[in-house]
Amino acid sequence: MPVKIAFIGFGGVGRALAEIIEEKRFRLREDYGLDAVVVGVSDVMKGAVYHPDGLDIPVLLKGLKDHGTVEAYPELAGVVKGWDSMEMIDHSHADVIVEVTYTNVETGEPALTHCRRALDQGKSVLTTNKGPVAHAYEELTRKAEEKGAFFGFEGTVMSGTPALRLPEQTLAGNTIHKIKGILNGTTNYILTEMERGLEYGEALKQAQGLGYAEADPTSDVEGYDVRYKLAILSSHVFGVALSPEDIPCTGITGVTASDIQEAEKAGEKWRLIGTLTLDGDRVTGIVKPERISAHEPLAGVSGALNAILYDCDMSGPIFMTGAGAGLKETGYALLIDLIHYHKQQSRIKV
Ligand SMILES: NC(=O)C1=CN([C@@H]2O[C@H](COP(=O)(O)OP(=O)(O)OC[C@H]3O[C@@H](n4cnc5c(N)ncnc54)[C@H](OP(=O)(O)O)[C@@H]3O)[C@@H](O)[C@H]2O)C=CC1
Ligand SMILES: N[C@@H](CC=O)C(=O)O
Repeated sequence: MPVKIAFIGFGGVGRALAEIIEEKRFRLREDYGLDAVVVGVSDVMKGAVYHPDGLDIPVLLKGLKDHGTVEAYPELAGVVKGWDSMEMIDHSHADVIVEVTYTNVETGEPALTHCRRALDQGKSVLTTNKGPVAHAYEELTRKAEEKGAFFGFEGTVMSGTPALRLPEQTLAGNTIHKIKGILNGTTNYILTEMERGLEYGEALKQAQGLGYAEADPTSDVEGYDVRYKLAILSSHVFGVALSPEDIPCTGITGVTASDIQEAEKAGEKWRLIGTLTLDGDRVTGIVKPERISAHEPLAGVSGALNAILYDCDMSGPIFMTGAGAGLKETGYALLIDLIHYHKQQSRIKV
């Protein structure tokens, strides 16, 4: 049975997943027996289109590229256009809703409502949107379980680098007391470009052009994005809900070119670091720029790369580095979730 997918939001990450599904169609069938079909897209400015039997991805993407709207899709029998996000969730026969609207760092909306609505109907949800996961981890994971649905959010922390499945699956059995990392691609890109002499404003513009930054980059440069990621890690790894507002947070806007040059002269680097510490059943977190020795592993992490260190009681410190942002990389994170969704469904059906 094909897995029917509908996108809510069709910006860079949504389109990247659609391209990956098209590119990997044969491998997904051969290796996992997964036949992924995109049945719908609903986006504010790019319009909406739905067909219960599936949309042709190259035709969909070409129409969007040439005309700026997915509603350029041919008027075939059965095609419906113009549904808003709620109509797509309610009326489409999608098995999986891919929620890839912008991250709202204050309320998590409208993504939180999209996730609730889909899960309430027993539809599975895959998202890279940090808002709903940081605000309502417990509620949404419980709802998914009650409804027999799947809730996947690997891409919310470190994009396509499996920062959430690593502690959950590969490091199973360890007790992790501390997590520390560089968890924002945009700010790490800015800081390393500034080391090379680029001005802050130009480096930010480049990060935006490369698809790393949030729709409102204040979230990146003021550290709010990292605060969200720490809240997700606290729930997922420690099982302790930590409100983003309870994490003291300083971004990189106060780090000047001369601060960076001074650090360089002393053999040091500035990095925006997020830290979580578990003490008994209490978790504390902090986000702040730190001046660290150039010999520390985190100092060697450049550009949009991120890194995370899990302090484990049995395996010792485990350090992982990889993409922290990027359209293809984040689309890939959704693919990881899609494959896991499919494996779970296949087990249920057996
Ligand atoms: N880019 C990256 O490297 C990473 C991104 N993420 C997260 O993934 C998500 C998507 O990122 P990205 O694709 O880069 O962001 P974009 O800003 O490119 O895309 C978001 C899309 O959502 C659409 N949208 C906004 N509100 C609604 C709504 N109510 N209903 C339907 N569509 C809506 C926007 O529409 P329009 O523009 O047409 O108004 C836009 O097309 C974000 O939450 C981001 O935080 C996570 C990890 C990495
Ligand atoms: N804007 C974010 C995207 C990924 O979460 C970043 O730069 O890390």
